[in-house]
Amino acid sequence: MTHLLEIRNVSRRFGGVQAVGDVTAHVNEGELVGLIGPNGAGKTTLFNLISGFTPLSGGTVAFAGRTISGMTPNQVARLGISRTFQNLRVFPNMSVFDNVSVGAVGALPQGAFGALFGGLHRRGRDRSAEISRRTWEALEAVGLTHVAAELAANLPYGQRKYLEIARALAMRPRFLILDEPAAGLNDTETRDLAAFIKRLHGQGLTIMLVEHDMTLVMGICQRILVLASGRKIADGTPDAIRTDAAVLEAYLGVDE
Ligand SMILES: Nc1ncnc2c1ncn2[C@@H]1O[C@H](COP(=O)(O)OP(=O)(O)OP(=O)(O)O)[C@@H](O)[C@H]1O
Repeated sequence: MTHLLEIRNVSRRFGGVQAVGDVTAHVNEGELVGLIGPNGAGKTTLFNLISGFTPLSGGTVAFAGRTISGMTPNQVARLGISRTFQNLRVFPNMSVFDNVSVGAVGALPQGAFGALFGGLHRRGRDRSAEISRRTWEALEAVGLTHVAAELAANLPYGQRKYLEIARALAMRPRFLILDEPAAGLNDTETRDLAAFIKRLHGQGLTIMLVEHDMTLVMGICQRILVLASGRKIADGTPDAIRTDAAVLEAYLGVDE
């Protein structure tokens, strides 16, 4: 069986630091997979390697049977991999709607220039309508239609996190990567977010997330990959990971 995402012997070195070393892993279509590990374990670097933001030092990444290592982030995104970032990348002086439409624009074949200046032509109008449709659809999915016209800067932090997810959803991805979606959220917001991610997954989206909130990870993920010092040390169900000796050792003394 071909896995939706296939990571083979992937490595990334930054000077003397082996951020990711010889990691082999996969994600099946329709799975909800967690990626955990102590601080500096290489989780964000692995996400960057998958999504094209960081070039590999070794190994290959394939998506839907196609090698994607070496592609730019835009090329990877157009194939259906969409992501959010650990540090929010929201444009504060743009409206919520415009922030989200950036995702829709990025996913459509023609560049942003055509979207902005192609309005005089039918193709440009069709494209603008499609961008608008996808943007509203994503805002609806995260429950932010009522603040579409607000400046992103005016949203509370929790809503800005959903805004970033909406931008990723506006690309209509096949595979969604979430980097620490619960960071900075309180307990109630984290519970709501967990329910939201479960709902997205229930609608058929394949999801991989990095998260330090173990209740969230253990509560919603079907399978968990564990990194420590750039190496994969475990891959299993939440129950198996909870009692895995190597995982317990990696976390020993780490204040989570
Ligand atoms: N651009 C970079 N330049 C140099 N070193 C880097 C770079 N990116 C990551 N590293 C190093 O690679 C290692 C892995 O970092 P990474 O951010 O991937 O870990 P992480 O598991 O996501 O950590 P955290 O949970 O703290 O976010 C760390 O030692 C980090 O300092």
